[in-house]
Amino acid sequence: MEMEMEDTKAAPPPPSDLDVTGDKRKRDDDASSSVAGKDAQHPMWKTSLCSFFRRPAADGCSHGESCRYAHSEEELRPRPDGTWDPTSDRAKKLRKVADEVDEEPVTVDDSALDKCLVGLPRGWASDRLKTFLHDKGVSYATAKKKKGMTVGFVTFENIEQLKNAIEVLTENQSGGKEIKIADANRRSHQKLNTERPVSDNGVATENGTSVDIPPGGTSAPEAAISSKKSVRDAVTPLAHMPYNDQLEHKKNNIAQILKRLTRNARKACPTAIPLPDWVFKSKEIGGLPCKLEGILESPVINGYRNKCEFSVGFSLEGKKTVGFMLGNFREGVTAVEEPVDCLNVSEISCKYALMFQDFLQSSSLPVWNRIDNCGFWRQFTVREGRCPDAQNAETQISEVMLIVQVCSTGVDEALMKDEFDKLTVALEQGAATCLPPLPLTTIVVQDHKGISNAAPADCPLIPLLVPKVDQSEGTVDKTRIHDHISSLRFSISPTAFFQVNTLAAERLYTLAGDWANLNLGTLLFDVCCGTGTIGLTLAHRVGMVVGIEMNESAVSDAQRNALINGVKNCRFVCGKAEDVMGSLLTEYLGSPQQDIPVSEGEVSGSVKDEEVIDGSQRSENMDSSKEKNDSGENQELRDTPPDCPAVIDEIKGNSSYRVSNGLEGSHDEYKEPVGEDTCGEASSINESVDLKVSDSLEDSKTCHDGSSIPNNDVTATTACQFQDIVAIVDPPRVGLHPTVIKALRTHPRIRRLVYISCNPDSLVANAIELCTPSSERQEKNKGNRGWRTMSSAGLARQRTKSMPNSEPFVPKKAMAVDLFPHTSHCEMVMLFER
Ligand SMILES: C[S@@+](CC[C@H](N)C(=O)[O-])C[C@H]1O[C@@H](n2cnc3c(N)ncnc32)[C@H](O)[C@@H]1O
Repeated sequence: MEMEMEDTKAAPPPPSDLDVTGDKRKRDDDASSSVAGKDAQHPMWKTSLCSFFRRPAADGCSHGESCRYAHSEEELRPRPDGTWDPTSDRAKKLRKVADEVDEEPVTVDDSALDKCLVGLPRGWASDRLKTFLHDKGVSYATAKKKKGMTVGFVTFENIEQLKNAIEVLTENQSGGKEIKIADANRRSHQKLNTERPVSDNGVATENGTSVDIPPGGTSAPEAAISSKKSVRDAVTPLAHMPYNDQLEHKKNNIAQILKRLTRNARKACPTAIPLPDWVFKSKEIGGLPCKLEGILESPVINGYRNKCEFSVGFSLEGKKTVGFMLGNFREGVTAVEEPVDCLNVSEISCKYALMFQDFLQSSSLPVWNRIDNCGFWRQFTVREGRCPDAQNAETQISEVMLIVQVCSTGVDEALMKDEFDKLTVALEQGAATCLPPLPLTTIVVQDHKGISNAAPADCPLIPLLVPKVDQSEGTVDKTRIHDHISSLRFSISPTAFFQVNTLAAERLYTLAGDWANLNLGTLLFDVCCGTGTIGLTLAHRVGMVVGIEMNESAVSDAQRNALINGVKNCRFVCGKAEDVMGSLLTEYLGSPQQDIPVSEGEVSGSVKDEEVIDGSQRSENMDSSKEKNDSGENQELRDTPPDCPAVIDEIKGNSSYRVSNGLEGSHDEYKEPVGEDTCGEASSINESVDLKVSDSLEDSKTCHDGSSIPNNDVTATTACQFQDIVAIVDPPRVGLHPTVIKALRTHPRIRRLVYISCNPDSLVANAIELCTPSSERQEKNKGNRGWRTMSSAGLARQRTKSMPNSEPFVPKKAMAVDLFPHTSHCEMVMLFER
């Protein structure tokens, strides 16, 4: 799919600016007439026919000899690129000759009949594509299309069919959009398989046994790109550079992206309001919004990933393979290759991937077919935990969790169980027979029936190998492993986020804590807290931490982690930040308008232990506010404080958002991006809200995966005693929801905000909203009209117009932190103050 196939009708060359008619042309004429005498050698001199040339003689060109346009075919000169004015007889003649040459009978090799159609509506599946082709009178051999992609694969039976398709499709469009036709390469093994009969579910049958069909079925082509890229290039595209050059490259990229913040804030600043100082001063630092202090290198460069999500599929040679895809599925690449030479993957992960791959060769269940969305074995994830004080990321791996993703649809239960038993034995034996033996703590199956590999967090989990009871944690343990950051032990459940480079993450969190300028009078909001890593590692430096996280298992982990590390001044709230942020700010700090002052003599240090530690000390007031409504939602947080603009906006249904293109809420580099043009992460009031504040009156609560959450909840009872309110936000790639941004920006007591980002684009979009001065009178939010065609920065600018009048933040400093050596990804930290 690399090159688009040329339209057989030669397209006229793009008109030069001399070709346009009307006023512009007149201005050019005037200008040219004045220079013509002096500079008859202008490169475009007489390369276009004068429009007066075709008109009646009476309307002749008034420029006469000095006109820079040709007045006859003879006078016409070729353009600098060798082409002729497309309206000239010469150009028309050349096109005719070219068309005739095209008519010559040509011999085509079969693979030339495999094509990719680019620009199809994403919502179409194969059936819709076939109907479309049928309606247009396009004949073909096979047509395949997967929902969510703009590319479809069509194989034609002969050159006539192909020619007809080119003619019809490049003129007829799908939904008004142009369809391009590109070449696609058929995989070598697919040519051999074309005669196999195919059963309804896409599984070929050979002598009565079921056989996997490589993705794409019998003849779907593989995009040409896949055969040219190695897995090393696909996974670690910077591996060819020395590490110092990689760092320089990433820092420069981030600097370029940061400059967008300045440009956009300048554009978005209301005309009646003076530009902020930082925008003026940006000229002194090359357009940057603040100083980019540099890039922190990763303490470990190779084998640093503690989590690898291996795809399961077919290699280019047609072998069942566990590894990485060679490119983006949406571009039509489905080939999976072994993780050979991928410097970021640990040796242990490679060994487990190979073990699973060996097992698949004799499994009676098929591997997942990405084109037809059928099959059983889908994905294999290796998560590693390291011992405390690990200095060498690779050698100190002490725990391993293996997550096998399958799709159980239509599979016999007994057969499935039998396969799981065999798999457990294979992995356990494989680990034990390695030299030295590999750690193996737990194996869990994730049964995911959806199309994308990114399974929802509440996907059913089936434990195959359960770790031994860990008495120190006081619970019957489920599938979990442990890692260590800043001398704290972190319990990690299968679906909880944990930074993939633990040692570099430690540096990241330390930097964020330093920039947050914490003290014991600080109330720290840890927004998107995951397993509580940031809040817990900084808890000893603040009065109290309130963590917010939407993944229920991660919240359960965070509470467990507080308990096992003896940290008592943290509260973790389970809910989407956009649903709970406004209410939590009001709960702890009063409503934005109230701006409760801290009276003299009030505690400026840490909150008294008994007030925070013991959940049972929760005030009457708090308890009653936690009453649930009929739908089981927490009334306290569902009720809209009338004076909280962020929440009011959401109730109006304005919460749909897209901060950045093609992103989903995940930090993991290998995941396929999903839903490029959707407001995917939007959570509107119509969606069910997964909102639970753990009940401090109970000793524990049970999570969807069966594990219990120890209760370590602390409350807002005395929160207003805190003088210093800081937010550290660490959102997924898509960035923070606009409702969260609005809540943080409009609450005057938040003076400092540290933004940790794995995606500088979404950081810039969020920062535009945080830092652009608001106007005296807000425009009504137009509900992101036209968002599909807008850049993330453009959308953010649009939103600043409806930002309630509030003090903007000022970008103070930024630092890149390399968590992902050899890849183009990079984390960064940015400090905002006001
Ligand atoms: C980049 S991770 C950071 C986690 C944690 N700070 C850490 O470093 O381990 C982002 C986290 O945000 C959570 N998340 C994603 N969208 C969210 C939302 N709308 N509200 C709250 N949490 C969200 C994810 O589940 C994930 O745990």
